[in-house]
Amino acid sequence: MKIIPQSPTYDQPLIEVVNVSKRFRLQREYQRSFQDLFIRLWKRQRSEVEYFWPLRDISLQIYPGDSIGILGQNGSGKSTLLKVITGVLPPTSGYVCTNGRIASLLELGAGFHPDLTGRENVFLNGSIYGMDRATIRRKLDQIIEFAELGDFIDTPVKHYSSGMYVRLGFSVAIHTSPDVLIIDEVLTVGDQIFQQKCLQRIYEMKAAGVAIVLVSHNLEDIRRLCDRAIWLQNGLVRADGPANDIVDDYLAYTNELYYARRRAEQAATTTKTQEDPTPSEQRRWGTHQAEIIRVELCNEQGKAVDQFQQGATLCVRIYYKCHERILRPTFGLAIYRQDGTHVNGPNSVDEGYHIEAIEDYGMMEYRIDSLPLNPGRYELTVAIYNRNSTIAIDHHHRMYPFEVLQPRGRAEEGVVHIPATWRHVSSIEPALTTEIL
Ligand SMILES: Nc1ncnc2c1ncn2[C@@H]1O[C@H](COP(=O)(O)OP(=O)(O)OP(=O)(O)O)[C@@H](O)[C@H]1O
Repeated sequence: MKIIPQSPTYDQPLIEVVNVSKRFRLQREYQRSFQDLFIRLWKRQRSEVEYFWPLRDISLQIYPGDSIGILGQNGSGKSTLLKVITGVLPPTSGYVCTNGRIASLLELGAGFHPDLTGRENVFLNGSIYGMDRATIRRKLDQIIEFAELGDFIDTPVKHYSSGMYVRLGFSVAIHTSPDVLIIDEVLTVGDQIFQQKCLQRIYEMKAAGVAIVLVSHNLEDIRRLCDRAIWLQNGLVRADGPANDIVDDYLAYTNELYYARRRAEQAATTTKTQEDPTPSEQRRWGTHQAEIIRVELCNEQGKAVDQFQQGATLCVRIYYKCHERILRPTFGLAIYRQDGTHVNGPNSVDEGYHIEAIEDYGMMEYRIDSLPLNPGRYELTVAIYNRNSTIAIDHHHRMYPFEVLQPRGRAEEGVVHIPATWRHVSSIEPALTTEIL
């Protein structure tokens, strides 16, 4: 790696990655038994070596004030790229020029000595970052205060919890007055309150012109913190552009993969059900006096789809076949977010829709005129129960996936978007209010 020791200027990149490739050696041991080993030695066979390229011909430039998110699936090469940028790993070919001070939040506290106290490690770690003793001494109180270690600062770090360790590592890194902050999923570190504090500090540093390079699976963090995003796939740059656009494209791609897998699973379940009359035990249960034979999620035009825009119509059609006449049934459904959050669970009877009886074939429709769900993946449960909802006749648990799409340019957190309006009043009479803070 080439390091050019100059102070950064705005027309000069802080980091320049030029045609970088990285090769790892994969060593496979095929001998499984003493006999195999003996045969290999006798035949003078060497264990087979394979090479593998987690990064291929990557070039990028990072300028002062840039904020770049790096995203991609597991194993796509994100962490390897950060390690090459920070000099933890040498590139196999190509080179990296760095120009300015880099604070790496990759392996926080990795340079700590376990027998030294937190305070002593601040000096040790600070000097690894290139700070002189006088500067460290000047910043010591701020570092200790940010890490919130209290009296533990004079305890050897081997007695720290992993959270305390990381807090101190984070605090030292951000107090090094860096030009570039390199972050690998660090926002998942520590407790919720500390995470918020770290995020706030990262925002402040960004606002002060510190360049940010963030690897994260949390795409909302990338949207919020980064102006530009780079999508890595199999060690190659698949896309590079405005963060919102790249996150949208990446989400569309991963959703397509997800639905393809779900469709394959469902096809396998259907085949299994045909071969084996026992229904899928975990996802479906009930007396089966009536059976749900088809479920459609339809759009405004009545077309069965599995993607819906927020605010659009979603109409669920539950087709059933009765093996006997069923008096006063209850139709129910429930929406779950993919992480298991239960969003709602209405049923026909509670909502005052009474059916005297069902028999033969029929269809029940549940219509949402304006879908309030925030973008994400969801799963739908549908069911037929008896009158009091105490006996399941046919319950299909979270069997129907669908996706709510992100309206361009809006990224709200939480499960639902509640339509509402904002109103600002620029000046009010002091007499109309009472200060409570
Ligand atoms: N030291 C190593 N030796 C061999 N292979 C490695 C080594 N380090 C990483 N790899 C492999 O290189 C590939 C890229 O790994 P990397 O950690 O960069 O991916 P990533 O995109 O950060 O993944 P994740 O999202 O899971 O963190 C993976 O297949 C990984 O198994």
